[in-house]
Amino acid sequence: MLEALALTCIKGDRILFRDLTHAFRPGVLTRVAGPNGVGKTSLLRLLCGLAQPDEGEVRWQGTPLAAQRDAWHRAVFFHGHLPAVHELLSPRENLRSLAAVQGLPHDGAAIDAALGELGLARQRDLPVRVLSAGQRRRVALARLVLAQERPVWILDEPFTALDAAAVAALARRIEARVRDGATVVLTTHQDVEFACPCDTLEPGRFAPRRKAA
Ligand SMILES: Nc1ncnc2c1ncn2[C@@H]1O[C@H](COP(=O)(O)OP(=O)(O)OP(=O)(O)O)[C@@H](O)[C@H]1O
Repeated sequence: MLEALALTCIKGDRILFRDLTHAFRPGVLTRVAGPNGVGKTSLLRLLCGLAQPDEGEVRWQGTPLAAQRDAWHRAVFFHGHLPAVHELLSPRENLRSLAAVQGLPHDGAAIDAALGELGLARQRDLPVRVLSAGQRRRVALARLVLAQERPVWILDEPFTALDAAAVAALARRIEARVRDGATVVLTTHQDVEFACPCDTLEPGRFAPRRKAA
């Protein structure tokens, strides 16, 4: 199980959240919710181990992430909110290098199948700079097809720029992964319904109250 234990996150002179404790249970989708700037992305980065908390720790299967970096790297799949794709490379080239960096399958057949599932078969050899915003997002999201075996998915705004059909298809993919027993943590400002066990975590509820002037 993935656990946040008494996390404190400070940015500049502001405490975003303090003493945030939460168990992210397998087979449950946790939606990290709240308005812009409340600390959702900051929390996701702590959960991934991409940033360190000012206090507290994140544990996976009872062990701090820092004590099992390689095992954690093999267990987690992180989708950041920016489409981490290179403009001059094609979807095929982008997906192959992204998948390789994240330790995901990246042979030609797997790459083409993933791009096909995301509706990018015809665009797979074009430079990404000519693709639409939604198609660029799909290139990065194609990694989800390759990350089917990962027990933890952490997804920051995965629905951004997708059309209605793609939002529905992605929601179904996420639900299936949750029903399969994965731990999924995501943020979205979109009103997406999920037919699987769901939980909500609001980092803003762990923010210190501001004193009245
Ligand atoms: N180095 C920094 N110095 C000061 N403030 C910072 C710094 N880095 C981040 N912040 C602030 O931390 C806050 C939390 O940012 P974060 O990206 O986690 O928010 P979010 O809840 O994901 O927002 P959004 O819904 O807009 O994606 C923001 O108000 C941001 O301006």
